[in-house]
Amino acid sequence: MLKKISINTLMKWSWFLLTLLMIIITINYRYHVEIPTEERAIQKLYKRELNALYYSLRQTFNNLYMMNKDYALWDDTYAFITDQNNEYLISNFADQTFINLGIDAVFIVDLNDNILFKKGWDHSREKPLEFSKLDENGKFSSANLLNYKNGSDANPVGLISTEHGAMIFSASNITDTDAIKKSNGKMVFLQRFDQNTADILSKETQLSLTIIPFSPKYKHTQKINLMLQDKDIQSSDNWLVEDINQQPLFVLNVKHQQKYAPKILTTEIIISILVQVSILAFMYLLIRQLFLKAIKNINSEITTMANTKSIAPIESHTKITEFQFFSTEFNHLVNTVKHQQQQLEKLSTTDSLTQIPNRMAFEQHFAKEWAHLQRNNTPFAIVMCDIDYFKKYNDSLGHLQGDEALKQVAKALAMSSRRINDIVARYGGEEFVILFGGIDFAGLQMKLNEIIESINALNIAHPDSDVAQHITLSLGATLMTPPRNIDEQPNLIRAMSIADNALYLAKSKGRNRAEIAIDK
Ligand SMILES: Nc1nc2c(ncn2[C@@H]2O[C@H](COP(=O)(O)OP(=O)(O)OP(=O)(O)O)[C@@H](O)[C@H]2O)c(=O)[nH]1
Repeated sequence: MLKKISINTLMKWSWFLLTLLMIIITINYRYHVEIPTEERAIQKLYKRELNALYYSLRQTFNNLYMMNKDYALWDDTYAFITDQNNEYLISNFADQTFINLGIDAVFIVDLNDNILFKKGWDHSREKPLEFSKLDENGKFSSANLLNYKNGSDANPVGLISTEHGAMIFSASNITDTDAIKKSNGKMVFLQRFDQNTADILSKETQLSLTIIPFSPKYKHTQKINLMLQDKDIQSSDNWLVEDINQQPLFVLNVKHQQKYAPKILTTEIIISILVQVSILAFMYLLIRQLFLKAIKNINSEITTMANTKSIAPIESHTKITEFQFFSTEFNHLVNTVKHQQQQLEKLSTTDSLTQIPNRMAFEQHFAKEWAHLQRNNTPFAIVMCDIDYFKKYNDSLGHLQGDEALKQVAKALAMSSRRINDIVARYGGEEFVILFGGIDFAGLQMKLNEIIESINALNIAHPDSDVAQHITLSLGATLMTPPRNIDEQPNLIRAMSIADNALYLAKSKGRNRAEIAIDK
């Protein structure tokens, strides 16, 4: 069972849960949809960059290979192996040749691996460079490279380790220009592969490439394999580069320019969440303003009605149609109840036979008038009226005729009080009571005479009266002035009792007359 809960609390919870839900959905969408898409795009870009590196590297190797092959497939070179003509060397391997070709060393080797010519060039110092490690007493030390694939025609190209660092190595079979004759030696070109080479490759590929010397800690680094990328490529990767004999040479650090680490909370996501939270907050405030305020106002009006025990139409306005409908229907109900209340009040304070106020209405009126009379210290009179020998009238003419007579007398008495604060009421049976406010003794006498005359003037035949042949009235009045002490309560019983005594006196003096008793 739910505890009691206010709409406001319910709305606050709804707002909180909606906000939470919206944040969860946004972050989930980012995590499961956006980030994987971005990651796929960046992987594609990385792969493209690595492919570019592969082609640039191939191009670098290929350039050396092409130059090397060009020199190896040449009649002059072929002839040099047999005649070792010095002129061939002077004209083809001067210092300038190394500078022009961008190579660092040349070896010419015969079929027995004897070095017929070797020359290295230090480009930075601009002087010859020794390659003693490759020369083992006149024989090419890495002979296995020259007999690559068991002396086939293959021209090995790759990287080797030298005392001057890693170098690209290309060894081509020497033969005639038309490549018809059998090879009689090998032409070897070497070209440094150092940070400068990496920098040139960097420019071509947009990658940042750094050569790191090999050390045992890189033993388990992946071997460079730029074409087969099925693993996730990191924004910075280390590749182990091996020489042509599959010995570790150096580590190539490849950094992709676009560093990308997808974040869950980007500025856009934060802005989007803030916008959504603001929209929800706005909706909450709007509903609160329209809906909750309307409920609160109606609730407060109904509570006031319950506390004051009086119903009234709902006055607060609302823009919500259902509440408007509720207010309209409620107000209809209030009007009906009020009308019924008025009817009831009228019924309870009106004498059903004569349609003039009854005794209760007289007592309520007197209580209200008392304050007014007391405030102004105004004298007032209470007059008791009694139809003479009415029992006999009923007995001789019947009850219905008696009712008719009562109605006529009531009407005539009602005419006697013309002031708004005066009241004529049926006190019970054939007795009536009148309150005259602001009246003096002479005025009262005049009023009483007028009443007697007006009843006589009705000339309602009374066959059994001892006073006259028509209906007559006996009147007993008292003239009073309210006490000055405003705290003193009205004493209607006392006033009535004095008036009643006066009435008794009037009757005893022969009826159809009035007597006034002054309250001392
Ligand atoms: N027709 C009719 N008669 C009523 C009504 N109320 C009271 N009466 C009658 O009024 C009569 C009053 O009688 P009494 O109290 O003896 O007074 P009375 O006959 O007028 O005698 P006095 O007052 O001494 O002159 C009774 O017979 C009541 O039945 C009424 O509403 N209709």
